[in-house]
Amino acid sequence: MPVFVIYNPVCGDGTANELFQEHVLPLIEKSSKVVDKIIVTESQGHAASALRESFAQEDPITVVLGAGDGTLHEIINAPDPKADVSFALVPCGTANALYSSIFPHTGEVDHADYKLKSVQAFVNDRPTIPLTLALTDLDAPDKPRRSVASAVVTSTALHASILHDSEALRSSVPGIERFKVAARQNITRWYRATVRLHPAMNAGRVHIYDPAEGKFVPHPQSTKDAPLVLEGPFAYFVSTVNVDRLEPQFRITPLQSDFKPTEASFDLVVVRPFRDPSISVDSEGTRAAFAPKLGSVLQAAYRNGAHASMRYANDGSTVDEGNGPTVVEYFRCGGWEWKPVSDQQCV
Ligand SMILES: Nc1ncnc2c1ncn2[C@@H]1O[C@H](COP(=O)(O)OP(=O)(O)OP(=O)(O)O)[C@@H](O)[C@H]1O
Repeated sequence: MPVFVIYNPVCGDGTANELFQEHVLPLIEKSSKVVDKIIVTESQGHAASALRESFAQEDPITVVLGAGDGTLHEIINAPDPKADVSFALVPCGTANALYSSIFPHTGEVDHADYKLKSVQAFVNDRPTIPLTLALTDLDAPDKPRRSVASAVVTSTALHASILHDSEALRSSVPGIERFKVAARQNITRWYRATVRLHPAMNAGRVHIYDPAEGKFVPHPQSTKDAPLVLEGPFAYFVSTVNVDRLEPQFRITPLQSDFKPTEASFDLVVVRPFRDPSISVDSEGTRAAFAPKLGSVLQAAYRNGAHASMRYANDGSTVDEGNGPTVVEYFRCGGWEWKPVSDQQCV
């Protein structure tokens, strides 16, 4: 099977070249595997365009990929649905969500030993793990309709704003700190939309995590015949496939690994401010009052995904126990539709 080595020399802390020369390539050379081509990416989109030539071949290929989730995303969206690609991942990006979900680690993640786990598995012919791909149709006014495949995350609301704004901070705020800066810039925004959730194929109904039971249960309003409708405003809306975390310690969808899905489905984490018993109107004041509560949800995700069980007390404060409404609605579903109110994505 042809083997391509691709790495992005500028992603993460910019050390991919050193890591490949000193560790990755020597490890492959010592094995029975033969590298057919080495591609050092020169610009955005280069990894996908370089591989597209090889997609013309019918053979399956292996890509040893030294990059982050962004370059992986570009390759997955290189247009050839027949392509049969296996990856050996080397986590060189900033967040490395997929790698750190497959190889969770609470200690130092900058060690070469830790970064070589997937390549070790490849050279030792260990079995591959199939990935679930989420397909999103984007249909915005005045823009051509398009489809995007994702192997990690699809989001709207705060998380999408963080990804958008953190790109501009890439050079000024290195590392995962830039996601925190972008979060602070956007945390008082709410988003108006109507959401429809569809069940996974075999589940029949949309499921929701019940912290009292400690498991997913069918959502009481979900039926086999109609989607489950959620009205906004929304503060947070993140769905993942394959991953239980978006950074090494940020376990935003912890049930992806605690209760592994048995079929292709999304884990969806939603925060709707009107579930807070102390909030009933959308105003500048209530958004400011809600921001620290959303902040505490994100902090709890760093505490091994503790946000999945957070609840409101009667006064609207957030607590780890009790029987008030859950702060987060944690769904497992087969698909979702996000329809912005009045064609405005953000309010
Ligand atoms: N030589 C290059 N110069 C500039 N940008 C590049 C180059 N090579 C690749 N890129 C682009 O860099 C972007 C970010 O890359 P990547 O996802 O690998 O790392 P990251 O964003 O640091 O990590 P993560 O996605 O894990 O947060 C991608 O859009 C990719 O196309």
